[in-house]
Amino acid sequence: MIQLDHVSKRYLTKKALKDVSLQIEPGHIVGLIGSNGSGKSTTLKLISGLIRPTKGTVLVDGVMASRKICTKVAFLSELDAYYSFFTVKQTLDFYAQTFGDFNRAKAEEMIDFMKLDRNQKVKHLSKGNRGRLKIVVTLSRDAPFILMDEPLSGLDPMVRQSIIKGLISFIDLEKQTVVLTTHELQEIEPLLDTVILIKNGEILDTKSVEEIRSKENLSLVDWMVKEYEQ
Ligand SMILES: Nc1ncnc2c1ncn2[C@@H]1O[C@H](COP(=O)(O)OP(=O)(O)OP(=O)(O)O)[C@@H](O)[C@H]1O
Repeated sequence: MIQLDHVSKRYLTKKALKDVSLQIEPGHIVGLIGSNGSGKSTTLKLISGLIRPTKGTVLVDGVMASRKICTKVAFLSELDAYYSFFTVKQTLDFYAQTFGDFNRAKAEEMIDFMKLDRNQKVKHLSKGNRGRLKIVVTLSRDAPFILMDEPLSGLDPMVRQSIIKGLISFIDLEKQTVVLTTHELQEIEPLLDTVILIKNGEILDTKSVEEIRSKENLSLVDWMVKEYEQ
């Protein structure tokens, strides 16, 4: 379980998160949604132990999140985090050496699924294929928690669809929990079971996507707009 208890995060003078408390139960695909600068990336970085809260506690399976939590948490950041001179295959080798939970068979299957050329250098990949490679190396880890910051950002509709299909096919919700941020609400909606709405560093609401659709009869985009306007 992921647990944030009265968490605040301040960057110099900017308060990015204000007294946030939330719980994410295992086996869910959760979307962290909100406008630009609302605190989504900050929340993921706190859970992955890359940054520390100014106040409050962040627990992952009962353990305080620090850099050591990377053994439990696979984090896809917004930035490209590879050596550009590696080939696709060398990138997989690197991940296999770095993470004990790296599932090479799954990685090879995903490389074929994403139609990536193993011998191509990362620096020669298109942006879309770099996005696909990021998904491959993140989802190939049999980590209990998968965090993805904007996995669809800047990618064309075909790449976005292939990534969404990859997410559906290669996540094992019996053993894994996924938290992702996105502005592509329409495309990601079918994938999510819960959304956490964040505005100006505060949690506005946490809701099941099914409830938004069936009880409120709203799409995720319309629900977010409605909640933001209140
Ligand atoms: N390293 C930093 N130093 C100073 N301010 C920062 C830093 N990182 C983020 N912020 C600020 O904290 C606030 C929250 O940023 P964050 O990146 O978490 O938002 P976000 O919801 O992920 O935004 P976006 O949708 O644009 O990616 C913003 O006002 C941002 O400018």
